[in-house]
Amino acid sequence: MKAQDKVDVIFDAVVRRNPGESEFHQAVHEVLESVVPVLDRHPEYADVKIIERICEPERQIIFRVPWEDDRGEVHINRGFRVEFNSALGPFKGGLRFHPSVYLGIVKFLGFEQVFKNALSGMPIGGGKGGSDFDPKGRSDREVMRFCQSFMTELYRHIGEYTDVPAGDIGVGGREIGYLFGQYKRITNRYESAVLTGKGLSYGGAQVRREATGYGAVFFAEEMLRAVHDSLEGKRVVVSGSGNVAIYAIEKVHQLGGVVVACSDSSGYVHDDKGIDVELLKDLKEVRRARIDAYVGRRPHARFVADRSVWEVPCQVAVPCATQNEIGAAEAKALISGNCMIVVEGANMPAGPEAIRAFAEAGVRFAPGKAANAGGVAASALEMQQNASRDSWTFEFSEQRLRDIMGDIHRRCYATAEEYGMPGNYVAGANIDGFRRVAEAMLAHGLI
Ligand SMILES: NC(=O)C1=CN([C@@H]2O[C@H](COP(=O)(O)OP(=O)(O)OC[C@H]3O[C@@H](n4cnc5c(N)ncnc54)[C@H](O)[C@@H]3O)[C@@H](O)[C@H]2O)C=CC1
Ligand SMILES: O=C(O)CCC(=O)C(=O)O
Repeated sequence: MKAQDKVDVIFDAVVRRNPGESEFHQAVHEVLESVVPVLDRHPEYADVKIIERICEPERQIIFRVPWEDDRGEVHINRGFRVEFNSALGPFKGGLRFHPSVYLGIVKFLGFEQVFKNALSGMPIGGGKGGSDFDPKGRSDREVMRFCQSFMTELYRHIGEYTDVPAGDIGVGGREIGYLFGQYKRITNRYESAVLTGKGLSYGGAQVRREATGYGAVFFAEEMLRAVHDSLEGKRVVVSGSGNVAIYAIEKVHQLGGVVVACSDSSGYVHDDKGIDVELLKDLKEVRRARIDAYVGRRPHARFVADRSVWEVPCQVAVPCATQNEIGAAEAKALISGNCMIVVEGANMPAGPEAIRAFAEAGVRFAPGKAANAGGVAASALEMQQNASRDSWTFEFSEQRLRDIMGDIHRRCYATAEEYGMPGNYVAGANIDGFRRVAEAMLAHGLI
């Protein structure tokens, strides 16, 4: 059977075995499409069913999370941890708290994480978890009670050498603190590297908070450098206004670009003088406000409710909100606004039609598993510092991050060339990440 036919059969089986999990199907399809030429060169992968094994999580945990709100009402949420692949190291990946979370989302994120972590060059496997709990509008005490209940089940599945969660949508420094406190209390172990994204006062690492956003912008810089250009003077749009978006905006400004718009799930703000990132931090990190509050303090800016931020023309687009936020219509708007590069700060924000449209229009596109790998790479650096009971300076940590992103870019670029698809970062990232995992799985035998 030809490699393409084999891959088609495997994909059909994935869809049949995982019904209704459209995001997972989408993520698998993108990777399988890219690895067909690898199978042609490495028939040994097919002989021991590496792809079929890669598409099946090693372990999936689903659990009940009961908690009580401030009025004494009891709520029941569902918790998940999908331990996808540990060929390269302990399972590693964030936790997402958002009402949309279900098994298919956790599996898509876990699957992406496997290849991302491989690309990072760090000794970490891939996993992901979360809950359909919505922290929006909840008091700190409610969030704490939820986190404590969540960890009361999760603790038995995680550990420095087993599975190391971190943050994602809805899980930031506050939540990681509560989760860590409960893990320590239940296990009676001060196991620093059981979670990453910790506060600096108890084992967190410099630059982890900034790393995903900074890393995506370092990747953008490398993409522009490859075509003898730079971020200097570029008009940039960033979607979202959470952890990844805020630090992407900060780094774009430091490197001479201007971010003119950003968003949240209620709409977007357009500020032609450049988004005031300190104001954004105050609104989002401290006050947890909606984004329309921005225009109260910057009256020349405008807030546009319930519309896509991608209608604002830009040369560089950095989607940092959520999956499938760029479909065919948004891609068309970006292309007609003369966008040059799209760099995924979020996980899978661009759908397949958008990726195809960018390729046809010559818009360079970097997939999240390469461009947003700075976050998890910095998490691995946090684990390294925890293991050696050390802490590095901000400057040293940022330089490590920059080197890692440069290295990921180089490998994606070179792999795409090696396989005859120059400039195709999707192929470069999928092939390089896949090969690393496949080689380790081959070495470990049939497990
Ligand atoms: N935090 C991290 O280190 C990493 C995060 N990511 C990805 O980056 C993206 C953003 O994550 P964080 O910034 O950590 O989360 P966050 O919770 O700090 O921020 C999420 C942002 O996205 C917006 N958003 C969420 N759902 C939305 C929707 N349906 N429509 C419009 N806006 C929406 C929120 O309003 C918020 O501004 C996610 O795709 C996440 O998986 C990827 C790598 C690492
Ligand atoms: O830092 C980590 O372990 C996970 C980051 C993450 O969830 C991601 O890369 O999507």
